[in-house]
Amino acid sequence: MKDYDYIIVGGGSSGCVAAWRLVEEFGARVLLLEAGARRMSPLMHMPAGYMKYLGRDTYLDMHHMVPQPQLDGRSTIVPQARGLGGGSSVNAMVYMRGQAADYDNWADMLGTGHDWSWADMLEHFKVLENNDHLGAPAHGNAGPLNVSAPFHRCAMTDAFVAAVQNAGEVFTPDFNGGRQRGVGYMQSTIGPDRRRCSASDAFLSRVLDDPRLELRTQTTVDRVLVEAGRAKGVEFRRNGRVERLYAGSGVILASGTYITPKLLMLSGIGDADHLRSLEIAPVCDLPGVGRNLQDHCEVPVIFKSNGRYGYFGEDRGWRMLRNGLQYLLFRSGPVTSIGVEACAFVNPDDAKADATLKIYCVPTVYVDRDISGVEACDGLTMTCCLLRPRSRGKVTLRSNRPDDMPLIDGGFLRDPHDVETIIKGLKTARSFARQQPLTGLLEEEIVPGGTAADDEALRVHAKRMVKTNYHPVGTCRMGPDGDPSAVVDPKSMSVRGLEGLHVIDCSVMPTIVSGNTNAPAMAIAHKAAGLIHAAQR
Ligand SMILES: Cc1cc2nc3c(=O)[nH]c(=O)nc-3n(C[C@H](O)[C@H](O)[C@H](O)COP(=O)(O)OP(=O)(O)OC[C@H]3O[C@@H](n4cnc5c(N)ncnc54)[C@H](O)[C@@H]3O)c2cc1C
Repeated sequence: MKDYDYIIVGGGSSGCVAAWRLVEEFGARVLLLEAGARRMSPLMHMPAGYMKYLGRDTYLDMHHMVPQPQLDGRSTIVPQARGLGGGSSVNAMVYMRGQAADYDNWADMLGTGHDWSWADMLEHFKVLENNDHLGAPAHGNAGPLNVSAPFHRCAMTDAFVAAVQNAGEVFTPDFNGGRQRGVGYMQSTIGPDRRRCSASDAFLSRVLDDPRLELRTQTTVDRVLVEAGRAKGVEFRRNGRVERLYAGSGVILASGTYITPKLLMLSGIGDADHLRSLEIAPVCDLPGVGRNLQDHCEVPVIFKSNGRYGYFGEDRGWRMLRNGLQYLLFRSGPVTSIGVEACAFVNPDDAKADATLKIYCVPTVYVDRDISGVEACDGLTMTCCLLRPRSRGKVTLRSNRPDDMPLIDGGFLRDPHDVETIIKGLKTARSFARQQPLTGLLEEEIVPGGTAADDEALRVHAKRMVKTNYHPVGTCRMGPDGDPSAVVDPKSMSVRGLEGLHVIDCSVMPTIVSGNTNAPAMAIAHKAAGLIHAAQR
């Protein structure tokens, strides 16, 4: 048997960062187990390439939510990455940290003083980052993670940015300095070589040849092995064989917001009644496991344009060949774009306050897979995304069989306040479309369409079209001592009530941040690796 200090379950955004830090900085011996493949198609390394796979299950597990009564029974798809690098290898590469207040609220909630505050987390963001155009005090320029300004912008994006300013919002040159209000261009995790910079590219690649790291891909962990209140190792499947491996210092779960609670529950850690109902013997009664699911959900307003200003059709026929060739020869053109280059952070209730909504500018027609009847054409989709939804969902087990996907109740728009905020967002997006220069490019609103004039029609539209922005968090949330629904101790990242078992992925967020979740996942993992190492000494 080999000697490992830690077994990390999941080689995604958080798992890659933790493996790198534990091995390189702390000299730990780490086994990293990843369910997906080590390599992905060359297309996935090109910034625009991920779009080809967004609707397929090649690198994504397509979870279907349980039918949502508040959405008239809709069962929307909530994908999760499968493959080395996890979400960072399949995502849209937007680099967005969130608002300072998100993290300061965590510090207040957790009662940890400075720890988990914006000032504290900023140091972790910075040390990971290699920003190509911004520096101190908010950015780092010497870290492994390449972060860049857009290399290519289409005419529709620039028109959106100008129109939103004409509507009264300020231009914001950097959304990552703690305040997001205003309109501007988004940064993304793309390198100077115009290739995706995943957590695997940035971090794991640095220790792949280190003998202290062992990586096993296409290896699916089924449960954590707990003996006398301590996690000793994991049981996993590889090539159809069930095996067990053990680690001296602990097991670290980084398998994402949907699968980390699933693994805990399959291991007997969770709500004891739920576990018993599925004939799983409870090891640790932790009712918070799988609760507190939060996600950024979004609803579109779509306009047809009067010309070719965006990306519709750029991925087909001779245009695709031209764009591909331009990318391969010159590393320029539409393939260097992630397809969504700008956004506006707005607050329809208050012209000055921090944003409550993010409105993305997607310069084409973009709806979820389960929506039919929307004409694909040259156009603009403005998706209104709730930054701090009040609705909560949950993850539970479907059965005690590891092969079964968990039951995901996303709860989108369950809280009436979320519906009302989205309606205000839709009206705000429409007001942007009435501003020059955007209005000069747009022909007609095709979704929901001019007939959806009043709040009730927008409410119906929101329920029909709401989809994930791919940012699930919170199902193993950190919480202070004495909080009965807390799952993870914010001082050591230990699962409460057990020794040697840690969680470090997006599931630990107590509340969702106002930014996209890849950058926070990596910063959390960097901090978590330090806390876990410190707790060992
Ligand atoms: C389509 C899509 C687009 C997105 N776009 C953006 C964006 O533009 N910007 C942004 O900031 N965020 C984006 N996100 C979200 C972001 O990528 C995730 O929040 C982040 O990657 C989550 O990190 P994580 O470590 O918590 O989980 P993940 O990165 O999902 O890692 C979990 C890993 O665990 C592995 N795993 C799961 N089960 C097991 C098991 N049983 N055994 C072993 N391994 C297992 C998975 O294969 C995966 O590699 C997007 C996500 C998706 C899916």
